[in-house]
Amino acid sequence: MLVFPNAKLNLGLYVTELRPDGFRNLESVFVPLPWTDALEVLPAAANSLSLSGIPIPGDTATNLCWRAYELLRADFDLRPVQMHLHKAVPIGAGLGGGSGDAAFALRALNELFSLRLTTAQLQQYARRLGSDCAFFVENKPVFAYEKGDVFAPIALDLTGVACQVVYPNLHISTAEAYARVGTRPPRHELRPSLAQPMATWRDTVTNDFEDALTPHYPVLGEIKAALYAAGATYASLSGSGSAVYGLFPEGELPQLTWPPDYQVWSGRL
Ligand SMILES: C[C@@](CO)(OP(=O)(O)O)[C@H](O)COP(=O)(O)OP(=O)(O)OC[C@H]1O[C@@H](n2ccc(N)nc2=O)[C@H](O)[C@@H]1O
Ligand SMILES: Nc1ncnc2c1ncn2[C@@H]1O[C@H](COP(=O)(O)OP(=O)(O)O)[C@@H](O)[C@H]1O
Repeated sequence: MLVFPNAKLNLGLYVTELRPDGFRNLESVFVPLPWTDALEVLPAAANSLSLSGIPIPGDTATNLCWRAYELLRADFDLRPVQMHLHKAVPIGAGLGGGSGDAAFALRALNELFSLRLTTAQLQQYARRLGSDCAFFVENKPVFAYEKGDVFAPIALDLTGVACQVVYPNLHISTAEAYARVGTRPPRHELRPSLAQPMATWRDTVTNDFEDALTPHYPVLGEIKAALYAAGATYASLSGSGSAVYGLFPEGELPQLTWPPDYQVWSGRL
């Protein structure tokens, strides 16, 4: 079975309070971003995971695709599998690439072995692999809260909106980003803000990680400014960075030139 795990963007992100378990409560809207990896999962005589594309830190045991298999194998009598992951989504980018791989691995194994897990059960497994992993089970725009793993529906349709995502070859680990950000009440109410025309989002839809990280990594602010100068209606850091995206709902994609070591995705949502 061949699947194409996609990435996500955060529209607004507020880190609101420290939880007793050491994690933070947050409020954000997640939307799928069609920048994808490719993952093949096949029944096999022996277990294996092979990799191509962007190098992933860690070994097989720590790879989130493999951890998804191990998680299900603890509860089900699964046959061995051979997996191949071609990695294209930048790592440490705030695009949730690893979480997408994990959730798509769970979904593929559920189908391949006819496990008949429900959406809620798959989300429960996904939560054990990462806070934003459960989003990729349904993979549709949602308002996310608590650890970013509890969802409420949101009426938001960005289908067809032109988007450019710029990864400045800068790995910011999620743990580092959370260590740098404080907690505070949301600066704006996210859902009503996103219900207003996109032109207003610049002032009302903000990402707490952007405020915390830009002083340490000025390039984040430079990319955002370049996207606005090129005509973006809205631009922001995604998640805990370092990818910065611009939305161009009316027009064509910008003709911007970025340094050769950057990774850039341009397309329609
Ligand atoms: C920041 C967000 C926003 O969408 O995305 P990314 O920027 O990573 O894509 C997510 O909260 C990232 O979720 P995820 O990448 O799954 O994080 P996890 O593996 O669960 O946690 C990594 C570390 O981040 C911190 N963490 C994560 C989530 C959360 N709600 N509070 C936290 O404090 C913890 O220190 C934890 O040890
Ligand atoms: N399949 C995978 N793809 C990417 N990263 C993975 C994978 N499996 C494990 N990881 C680990 O997860 C970390 C975070 O990955 P990723 O989700 O891409 O970043 P972000 O949290 O910025 O969205 C990486 O540094 C890597 O060590």
